Amino acid sequence: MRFIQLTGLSGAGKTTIANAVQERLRQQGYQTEVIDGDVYRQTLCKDLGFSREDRYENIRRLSTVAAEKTKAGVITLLSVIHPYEEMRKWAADNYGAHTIWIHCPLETLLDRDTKGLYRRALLPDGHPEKLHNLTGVNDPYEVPVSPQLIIHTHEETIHDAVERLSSYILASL
Ligand SMILES: Nc1ncnc2c1ncn2[C@@H]1O[C@H](COP(=O)(O)OS(=O)(=O)O)[C@@H](OP(=O)(O)O)[C@H]1O
Ligand SMILES: Nc1ncnc2c1ncn2[C@@H]1O[C@H](COP(=O)(O)OP(=O)(O)O)[C@@H](O)[C@H]1O
Repeated sequence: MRFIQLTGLSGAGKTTIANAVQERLRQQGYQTEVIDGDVYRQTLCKDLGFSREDRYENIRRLSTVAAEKTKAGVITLLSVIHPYEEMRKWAADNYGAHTIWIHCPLETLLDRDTKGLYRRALLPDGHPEKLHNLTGVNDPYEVPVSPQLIIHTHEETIHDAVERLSSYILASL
């Protein structure tokens, strides 16, 4: 098993954890790569927005890339919001992806708000900066039904989360 799909709300900690796990596994000699939704939305998925259809297409494309890397023997961490159970199941069924839920309550995310997206989503209707489809606020996030691992980033340190996910991956190779 080398295809790991991290799912969780913006700011939950997907990128932070994925990059640190990548670093950790590389140090141990494993070829590891991160496919980050936020990064690929500047290139391969530049044409896509945040409607349900576009999010589906985003996941389809990125999962295809992840599956290719996995086939080549690379441990691949797909780091995306991935809000729909149907698509998570699709990647699991078609590519053997394992699902890791990076969970953080909205309350903590509103405090973190590193990109200012939550502030914008909570603005009154009609405000020019209002964000209308932020996952978890005014767009759906379906809770994963049976993830292989759940990481609670409001309770667990980054170090502990990275240890736990790295160990999980190494144990399942
Ligand atoms: N409306 C809305 N909803 C959610 N996210 C938004 C939105 N607008 C911009 N962003 C930024 O886009 C990043 C999420 O892209 P993903 O490819 O991971 O999304 S998805 O899996 O297709 O739902 C996400 O990155 P992360 O913060 O790293 O999760 C945001 O920075
Ligand atoms: N236990 C934790 N795990 C991951 N990130 C954490 C944790 N505690 C605090 N953070 C902080 O939360 C933010 C998460 O941002 P990021 O990794 O970009 O999230 P995402 O990729 O899910 O949008 C970072 O600023 C990170 O330092």
